[in-house]
Amino acid sequence: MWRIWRRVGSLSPLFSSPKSSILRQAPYRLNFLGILSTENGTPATIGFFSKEKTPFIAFVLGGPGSGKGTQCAKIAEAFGFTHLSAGDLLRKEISSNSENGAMILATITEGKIVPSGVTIKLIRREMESIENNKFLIDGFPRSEENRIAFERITGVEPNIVLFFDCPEDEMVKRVLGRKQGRVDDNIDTIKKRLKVFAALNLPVINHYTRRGKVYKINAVGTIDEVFEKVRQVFDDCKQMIK
Ligand SMILES: Nc1ncnc2c1ncn2[C@@H]1O[C@H](COP(=O)(O)OP(=O)(O)OP(=O)(O)O)[C@@H](O)[C@H]1O
Ligand SMILES: Nc1ccn([C@@H]2O[C@H](COP(=O)(O)O)[C@@H](O)[C@H]2O)c(=O)n1
Ligand SMILES: [Mg+2]
Repeated sequence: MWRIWRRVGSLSPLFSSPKSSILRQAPYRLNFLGILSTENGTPATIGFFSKEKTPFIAFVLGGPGSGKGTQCAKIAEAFGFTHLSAGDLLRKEISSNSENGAMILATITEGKIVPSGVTIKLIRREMESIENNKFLIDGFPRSEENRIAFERITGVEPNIVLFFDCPEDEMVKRVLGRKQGRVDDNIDTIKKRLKVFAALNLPVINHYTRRGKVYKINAVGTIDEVFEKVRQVFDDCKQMIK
């Protein structure tokens, strides 16, 4: 019922204002520190972005092995985006022996979702430390809980959402062929991740489809063939990317 995907080559004029990314202004809101700011007062920030510096955000979603990371690297190079992979940030946290490292490792090994507060803290730290106003957030949000927490904490929605649509058998083949030593690249965890994708991640994609933000890209084809479809999305969105 919700499959009214926005397709490459059929961009609508509705989809034109970067300001549409800012959540409808309530008379007041809490920022991430829990500080109340009012529209008529002098709110310095909306969430953790200042009004002037609200970045362009693309969420990049798709099942395990659909090619999110591969395509993000190419988008970053071609269009000057900063690529933040939630999975990479969590893996970095494991290797840095942080207090949450053991919990994150166990969660990833089980193919489950790390609590939103932990992941958002890592994303936020990166966004605040990088001087760019164009971000690809790869593999986030993975659940409605992730999405709602991000929007509540930052006060913004993504400008666009890329969804790499890939058949399960192709995703399994790609993950098993990846050979990067990831603890979750084994058939047992992949099966669990596919279930989690269907149960928790698809509702997020459906939500943003209803919001008119999803670009569904057929992820089957060579890396370059898929990138040509991605390129078309970003070329068409040039006006709204500052
Ligand atoms: N279009 C493609 N055709 C064939 N192989 C691909 C394609 N895109 C990516 N791959 C390969 O598939 C594997 C998975 O790709 P990638 O890591 O980009 O997926 P991902 O969506 O980020 O997965 P994950 O969610 O597990 O991090 C990699 O080995 C990559 O080189
Ligand atoms: N928002 C997220 C993103 C990832 N995870 C965990 O990391 C695993 C690997 O993520 P990739 O994006 O690199 O595939 C994923 O299966 C989750 O266990 C998460 O919890 N929350
Ligand atoms: Mg990845």
